[in-house]
Amino acid sequence: MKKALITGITGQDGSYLAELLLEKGYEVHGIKRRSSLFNTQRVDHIYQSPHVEHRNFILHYGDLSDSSNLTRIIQQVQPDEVYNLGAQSHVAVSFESPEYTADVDAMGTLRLLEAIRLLGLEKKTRFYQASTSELYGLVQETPQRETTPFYPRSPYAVAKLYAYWITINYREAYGMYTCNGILFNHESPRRGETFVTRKITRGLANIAQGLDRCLYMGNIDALRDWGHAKDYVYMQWLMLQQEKPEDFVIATGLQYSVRQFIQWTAEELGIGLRFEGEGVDEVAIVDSVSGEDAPAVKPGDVLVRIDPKYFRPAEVETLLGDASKAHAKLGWKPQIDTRTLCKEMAHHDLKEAKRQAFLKQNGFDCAMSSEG
Ligand SMILES: C[C@H]1O[C@H](OP(=O)(O)OP(=O)(O)OC[C@H]2O[C@@H](n3cnc4c(=O)[nH]c(N)nc43)[C@H](O)[C@@H]2O)[C@@H](O)[C@@H](O)C1=O
Repeated sequence: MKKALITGITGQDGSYLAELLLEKGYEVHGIKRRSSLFNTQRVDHIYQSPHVEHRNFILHYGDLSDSSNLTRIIQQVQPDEVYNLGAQSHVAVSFESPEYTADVDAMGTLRLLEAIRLLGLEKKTRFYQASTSELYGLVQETPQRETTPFYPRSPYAVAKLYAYWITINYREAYGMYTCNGILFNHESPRRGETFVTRKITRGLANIAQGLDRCLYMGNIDALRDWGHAKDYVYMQWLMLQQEKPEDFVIATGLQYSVRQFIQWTAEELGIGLRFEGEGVDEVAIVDSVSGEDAPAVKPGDVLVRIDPKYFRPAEVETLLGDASKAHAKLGWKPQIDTRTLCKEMAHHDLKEAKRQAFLKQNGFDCAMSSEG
């Protein structure tokens, strides 16, 4: 039975990857940060109590900022595969906590690689690094592929640039099987609430159900290549099953604006929207309402406004990936397109908003937030 260790197992990708590896018969170990609150909602359905015999899903307390703890966990688990998905992954937050971001995202990667090496596991343990399209930042070529020069635009991207190169360095210096998946944005109903797609689906579903009035957004002109996280974690696994370690771009090859994602989400809720005005004065106004999913919305309502507090000090305006290497060498192609992804997310969040609205009508108070 193969053993995998996943950092960031409580996150979107970690939870999908854990499901995939369990299906494939792995013993899955995950590292989760200690917190006074439970933060395991995304893996609760696969959780096994420590008292179950022959467990194949095991969580360890740990932190990418603590090398002694990482070394101890790796020594104990002796993993065949390590997936480094843990990170401070919010680009806007990285401008507010640049040092923490560097420590976890850059140094955390080094700590893991060094632990594998010092424990003498460099021939046994394969290593996947969650690299990112944010490395391309101020894009030097379109579409972006494995050979496109990087130009990071945030403390997050700069930290991930270090992680990208240290992963390659350990491959070249020590002959370790290490690789980078350069993943473009990937989303799902499990996406964190402060990333733009989820903020939109959750925000508009809440408005539709009368739990909120208006959604405040940043730069809605930004263009992204959005895929489904489920498709992308399969590729993470595939990258570690090859003869030779290599780096791959993972993307859909299509890009859309944040504004388009708002429009699609509204459509799913039966709301026709039109955008008016420019820059910080742009608003989205309700044109029509159909169906029964948006009882709290009427024509003329302003559903979306711009709040400059969500602008980033340096923005990544456009990202578009070319995953033809992954297609040619690994036969990988995304199965779920962006429009279908949006539909799944919108209906997931609508269901939750309906549940919250029901609770509210019946006297239970619920706090909603669309910060992010
Ligand atoms: C691949 C990459 O993918 C993600 O990074 P991201 O692209 O920054 O993701 P996001 O969903 O926060 O923003 C997407 C775009 O949307 C714009 N935008 C407008 N208005 C709001 C807004 O109100 N909130 C947010 N969050 N973004 C907004 C924002 O300015 C940006 O242009 C992370 O997983 C990262 O870890 C990663 O590696």
